[in-house]
Amino acid sequence: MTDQTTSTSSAQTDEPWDLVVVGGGTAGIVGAKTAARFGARVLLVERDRTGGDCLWTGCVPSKALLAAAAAAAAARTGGRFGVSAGPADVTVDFSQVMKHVHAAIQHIAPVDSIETLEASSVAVRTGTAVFTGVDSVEIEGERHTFRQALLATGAAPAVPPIPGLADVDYLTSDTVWDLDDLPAGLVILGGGTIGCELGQAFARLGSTVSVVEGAPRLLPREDPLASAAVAEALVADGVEIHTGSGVSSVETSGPGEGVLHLENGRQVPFARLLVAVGRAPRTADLGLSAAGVDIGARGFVVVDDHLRTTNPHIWAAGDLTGHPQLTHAASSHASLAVSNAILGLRRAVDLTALPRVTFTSPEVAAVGLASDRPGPGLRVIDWQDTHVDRAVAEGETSGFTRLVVDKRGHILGATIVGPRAGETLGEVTLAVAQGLTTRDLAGVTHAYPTYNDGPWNAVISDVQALLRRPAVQRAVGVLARGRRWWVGRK
Ligand SMILES: Cc1cc2nc3c(=O)[nH]c(=O)nc-3n(C[C@H](O)[C@H](O)[C@H](O)COP(=O)(O)OP(=O)(O)OC[C@H]3O[C@@H](n4cnc5c(N)ncnc54)[C@H](O)[C@@H]3O)c2cc1C
Ligand SMILES: NC(=O)c1ccc[n+]([C@@H]2O[C@H](COP(=O)([O-])OP(=O)(O)OC[C@H]3O[C@@H](n4cnc5c(N)ncnc54)[C@H](O)[C@@H]3O)[C@@H](O)[C@H]2O)c1
Repeated sequence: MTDQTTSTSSAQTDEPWDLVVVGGGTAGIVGAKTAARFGARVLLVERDRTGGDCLWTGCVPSKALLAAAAAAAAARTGGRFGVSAGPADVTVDFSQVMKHVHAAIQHIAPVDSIETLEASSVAVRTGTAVFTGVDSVEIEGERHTFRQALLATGAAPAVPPIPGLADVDYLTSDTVWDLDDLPAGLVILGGGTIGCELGQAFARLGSTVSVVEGAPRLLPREDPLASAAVAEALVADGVEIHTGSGVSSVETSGPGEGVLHLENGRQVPFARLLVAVGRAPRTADLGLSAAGVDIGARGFVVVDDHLRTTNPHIWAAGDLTGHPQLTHAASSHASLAVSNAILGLRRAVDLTALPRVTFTSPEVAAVGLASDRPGPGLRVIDWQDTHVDRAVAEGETSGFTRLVVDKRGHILGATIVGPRAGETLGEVTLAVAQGLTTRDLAGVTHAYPTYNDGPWNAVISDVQALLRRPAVQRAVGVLARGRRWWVGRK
């Protein structure tokens, strides 16, 4: 618990709230503020700190750590530009790094604070909410009734049932931000987004890092070319990668230390272990059965396309629903759920153009249809960063753009790998969302030289391929000959 105080403003326990929001992370805050803007009487309950995982233990600290790590990497590799800070000259003061991380959190925290929520006409209670019926909730002994509720309790690091793991003082994405000293050796269990981002960050800051991923490759949900680019970058940063083998047991040998025994017989010793194998929904002890809210086979709260749970008065958004566990999904889904709840709209979740970015170097950004598995009748257009002038100028040419398009050139999906791929993805996300074609994007002049040249050149190459079709060539020939005759007729 923090020193955030419990608000008593506009609290009434006798009159039902229009909306009770359980959880004060991204989904809860956006849901509560949106409902208040619609004129609803809203109560938000948060048991810990408003701001949730994104602010305190997720997006913000991880990107701040990656920024420090990128500075270290740039200092070490400046030699290729003739800028000499030799690898041995680069020192990292981990306490300063963590100061930067916590300063970034503190800078953003006021936006998500209780004070800001109250200023937006949301009443706030600090405490744990437990449903006691289909329209009632208890908060630290205080009973409240509601007309509708939004569940937004998020997810927490999952811990796999590996023999011996419970005996280890392992780290998770909840606790890693409390480290005072840089771990000399760090093994990360899980080579997904957290494993790759934090693995690269700690390696660049000076830890000896190994990543152990059960699937055959890192970032198994991404295009295999993207996985390969990230694996190559991690190896270049000194990370040891073990893929394709689960862990059969964990042996502890000292405080935080031990050995992972892999199913393939290998042993991976660790000074500290970080468990990053996914995030499990926080649904325990919420009283969901009293509320008539069902949980699905994978533990997520069951919602329909409109984000309504099995209790027609209770809605859910964010990490606990089984939708992609991303801040921008949590916020847009919370807004959607609340406009359905408060205004009676019938807006439905659409994941077609939901973007995702892994903030490694190179970044991996993707949206829409998988670029490695285009369906029948679809084409893949590739463009390498070796032909993107900005990438060449910056010596960062390992990246690429892959677009998935249909017969008529509609852009249906993309994977972009490289510096600032997350930013570059914005335009392609718009194209997927709005049903734009390669011709639409090719016809827009892009500033030179930017990393947007990757997707731009990709769509131009597609349009040029269309122009090379015999029928189009014939038509162009007719036009050119007609024009020659017209210009030279005198
Ligand atoms: C290391 C890391 C990096 C990440 N980086 C990114 C990124 O770069 N980009 C991105 O889009 N996503 C990122 N994510 C994911 C992102 O953090 C989550 O998708 C997002 O925080 C989900 O928001 P939420 O509101 O669903 O849940 P949360 O933010 O988890 O909020 C839930 C809140 O509910 C509270 N709560 C739980 N139970 C109760 C109860 N019974 N009563 C009252 N309160 C309760 C909790 O204390 C918590 O504050 C990252 C996650 C991690 C772990
Ligand atoms: N940049 C971002 O947007 C960002 C960054 C970090 C986290 N997140 C969110 O947080 C979620 C959780 O991150 P995460 O990295 O924990 O989950 P993840 O699902 O991205 O990756 C977990 C990885 O662990 C592997 N794994 C599972 N069990 C294992 C085992 N027993 N042994 C070895 N490997 C095992 C999986 O194959 C998977 O590759 C992400 O899915 C994402 O939604 C987003």
